[in-house]
Amino acid sequence: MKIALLGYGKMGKTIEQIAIQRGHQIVLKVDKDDRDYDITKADVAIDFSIPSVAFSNISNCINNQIPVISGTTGWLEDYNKAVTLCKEKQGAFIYASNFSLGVNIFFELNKTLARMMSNLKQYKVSVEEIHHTQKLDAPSGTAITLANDIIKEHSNYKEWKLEESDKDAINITAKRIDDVPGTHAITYESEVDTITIEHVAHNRQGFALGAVVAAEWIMGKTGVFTMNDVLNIG
Ligand SMILES: NC(=O)c1ccc[n+]([C@@H]2O[C@H](COP(=O)([O-])OP(=O)(O)OC[C@H]3O[C@@H](n4cnc5c(N)ncnc54)[C@H](O)[C@@H]3O)[C@@H](O)[C@H]2O)c1
Ligand SMILES: O=C(O)C1=N[C@H](C(=O)O)CCC1
Repeated sequence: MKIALLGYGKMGKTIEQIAIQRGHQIVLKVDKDDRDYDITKADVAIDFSIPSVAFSNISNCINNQIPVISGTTGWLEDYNKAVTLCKEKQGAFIYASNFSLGVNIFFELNKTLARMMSNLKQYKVSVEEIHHTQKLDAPSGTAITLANDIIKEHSNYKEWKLEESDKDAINITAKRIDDVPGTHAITYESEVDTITIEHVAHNRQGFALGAVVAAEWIMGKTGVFTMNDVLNIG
């Protein structure tokens, strides 16, 4: 495949390595100062940029009939607009807050655990995420997915809050430490015990491999998809 990288930072560079190992070609690398590029040179685009430009990068791909995979977090207020545009133009689009296989398994564990805990009112749930200090958004996209999935499955919670102690909400704590690639933990706490499930990324390879696999999978398809479609889980 001929791949366009929209965002050539930490993730763009890791994706480049993995894409080449899997026999693909990088035909375009777009970063902050690049303006007049021709996206139609690519078969597929992979966007790992910054929150303020993700929607315009994605729209440009859809408007030019280029399938697009986006892992950029912190732009979800425009997600429904991207879905509508994709349907109108019969494009192909996947957004995932986390492309790693391990986290997508963790998402399923989180939903199952939330269903099991739903009637056990003595436990209070919380979410913690830890990332490197360069991260622009908080809470992480992955923490938002985890909290929203708990809300869908658990009868006690209707909303999440960042860095607040609210007994009726899922409290999310976001920590920023050195070079941490991404750690997420869900904790249920009662007076007598604590249950924690945790995912720890050791590096960015898992995120990057998932994004390349999603790009391979989307070729020849039209529609709006998720990583559950790609991995056939959930
Ligand atoms: N979904 C996942 O699995 C996953 C995994 C890791 C990171 N992320 C997300 O991906 C994004 C990128 O992460 P990163 O660690 O590579 O960040 P990074 O800061 O290393 O890279 C972002 C790059 O985007 C560039 N950029 C700025 N304006 C741009 C524009 N107009 N067009 C294209 N590029 C532009 C920046 O110059 C930078 O090089 C973040 O939102 C992060 O949260 C998601
Ligand atoms: O490094 C980042 O930034 C990450 N962002 C994603 C998120 O916000 O959940 C995924 C993990 C790494």
